Amino acid sequence: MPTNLRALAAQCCFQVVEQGRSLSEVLPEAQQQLHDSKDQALLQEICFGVLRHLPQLDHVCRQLMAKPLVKKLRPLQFLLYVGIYQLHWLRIPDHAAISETVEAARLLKGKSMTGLINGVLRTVQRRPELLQFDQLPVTVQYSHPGWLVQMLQQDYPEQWQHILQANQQKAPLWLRVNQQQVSISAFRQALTESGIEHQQPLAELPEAIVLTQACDITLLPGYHDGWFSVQDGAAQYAAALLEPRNEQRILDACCAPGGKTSHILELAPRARVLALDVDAKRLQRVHANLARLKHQATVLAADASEPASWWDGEPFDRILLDAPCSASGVIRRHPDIRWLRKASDIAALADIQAKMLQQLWPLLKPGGILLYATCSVFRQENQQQLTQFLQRTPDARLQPIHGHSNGWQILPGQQQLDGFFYAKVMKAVTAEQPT
Ligand SMILES: C[S@@+](CC[C@H](N)C(=O)[O-])C[C@H]1O[C@@H](n2cnc3c(N)ncnc32)[C@H](O)[C@@H]1O
Repeated sequence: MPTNLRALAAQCCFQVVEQGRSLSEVLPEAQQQLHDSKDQALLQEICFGVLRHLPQLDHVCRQLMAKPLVKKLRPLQFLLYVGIYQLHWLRIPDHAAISETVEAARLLKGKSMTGLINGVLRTVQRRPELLQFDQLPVTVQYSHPGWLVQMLQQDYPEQWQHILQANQQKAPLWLRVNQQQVSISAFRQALTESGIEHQQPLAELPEAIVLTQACDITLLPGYHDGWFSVQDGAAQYAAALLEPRNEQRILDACCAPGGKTSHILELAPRARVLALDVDAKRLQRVHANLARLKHQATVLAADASEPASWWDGEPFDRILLDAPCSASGVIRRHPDIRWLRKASDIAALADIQAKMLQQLWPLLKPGGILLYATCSVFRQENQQQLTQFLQRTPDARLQPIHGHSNGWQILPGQQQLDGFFYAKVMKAVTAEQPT
């Protein structure tokens, strides 16, 4: 890959949209080629922006080009999006945005295309009316694929536009204080002394802190001493809802990268936690996080839906099933998700989730709690999944959460949170006999 920032951005977006690679995989690879942290941040900003506004950027190009560039030249099509995004959404001086983008075209073997790219960008600069999207189809207005818009319209007839708008916003940076290492007041004081503006927005999540501005978290006070983790506020509800206690046997069935595992151990440091994930590579991050935060857990690479291959027969007091899901609640944080997922993925994921619920339920002690969580907003993965589970599981007793009696759906943007779903289910001490 070339080391021109715009060329890297075009390559990253091309790889996501046309090769189906995840941005969290391609972006760090590209960032490694840039040495300045400001350039790395700008690369991220441009990639996020292009993926967030893709149909709008494409609409602008269609007005100015007879047809999209042919297959061989597709990275250059993405370079055009990069150029237009900078002109309209970033505070980079126009002349620098245009000349850098044209230079990037040369590096992407598009020397013959530099005239076209220069022409398109100069026209966009002169004619801001090309970037009016209000009267266009909803897929362009809100920059989401049609299937996703339809699914949201079906699930949220009143709120779908609000959800789409929230997905277009930048997500705030949430931290969680590790109270095993530092008190909340001492950490806040250290932030204040370092000039880091922050708030503590939710009374029911005292260890949750939102920074006013994003920053390099490794430079914040206490990072290397394990004083805090980065975790959205919505995900921070999981550990408290699970009600972990010291000495309990707790299964975190899909644990990587370990955000909720470590939170459980912050609330109950002597709990006996088994942290499972099928992805051995992702488990490396669990080990690293546990070590930095100074927590102890048993970490195992295993398939949660096949307990016969790993369970020792001792039941669990608590099970957290933070299931693999569409991640449709965290699109504002991962703008590539909307282009990587397909409509057919949702039913396939719902089948996997149902199998996991089915297989893990027998491992829970009577009187124990299973917390089902997803970062999805789709009912098929959430309320419908729960309803079906309750129908086929006579000893499952759904517990209300903050007054929500059918699971708790948090929508993206609500109280600055990611979209998340929680269902808390207790196992009856004696199963009711069928009548
Ligand atoms: C939503 S993420 C978990 C996030 C994690 N709980 C946290 O808070 O950091 C879902 C995880 O499920 C894992 N996974 C997917 N299928 C699995 C399976 N069959 N058994 C165990 N883990 C699985 C994925 O590798 C992924 O790490």
